[in-house]
Amino acid sequence: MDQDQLKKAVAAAAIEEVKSAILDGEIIGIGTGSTANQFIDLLAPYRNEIKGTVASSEASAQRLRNHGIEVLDLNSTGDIAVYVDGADESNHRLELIKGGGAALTREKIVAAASARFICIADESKLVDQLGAFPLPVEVIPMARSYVARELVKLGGNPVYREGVVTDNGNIILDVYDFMIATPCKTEERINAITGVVTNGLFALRPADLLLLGTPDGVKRLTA
Ligand SMILES: O=C[C@H](O)[C@H](O)[C@H](O)COP(=O)(O)O
Repeated sequence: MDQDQLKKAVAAAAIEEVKSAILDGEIIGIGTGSTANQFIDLLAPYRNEIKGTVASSEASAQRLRNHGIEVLDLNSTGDIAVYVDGADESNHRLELIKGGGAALTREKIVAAASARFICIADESKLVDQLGAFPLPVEVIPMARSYVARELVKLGGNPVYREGVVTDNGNIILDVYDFMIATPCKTEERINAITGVVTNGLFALRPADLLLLGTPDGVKRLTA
């Protein structure tokens, strides 16, 4: 089974998880990336049943609209029943690194506003310790050099993601060589740097369920 098939399998499993919420008329939060795209495509047959979605990026919003699925403004929906999104890494406590597609800030907002967060990923994303994947940090453009120096003081090696502007008009620094032994503390510490919008650690609000695609089938992991 290749990675695409594993992603499709977890997306299908996520559809089963959210079906009752859809039929109950709940709002569904939608993530960003290649795994979330598979989920969006499998949602298409439910376009008439879905009351509405909130998207974590312009790209996902466009893909949803292309399928005829309504996309709502989070300011008009109140809290969301369930959020489905991919990840770049997950540990066994379902703390995540996200933001490989630069959508981390909106993803974190939608996750925070959601009662339940279902993460969907292929088995390559499960790790014992977070940090092999460079940690994305969204930064206000004028603070780029200052924030980079502060990240070096914390022991990281920040690299400017050339040519990338987030949906919020900001830039991304990817932090390499970062030992993330205590994800909650690291998330808070980086977010405390002036000029940082947020970082890609989802430890303060981890996933509630990880659907992991493996050649032996989809595994369900809870923290
Ligand atoms: O900013 C992007 C998101 O955090 C994605 O959810 C993450 O990068 C995983 O993407 P993919 O499913 O393409 O591996």
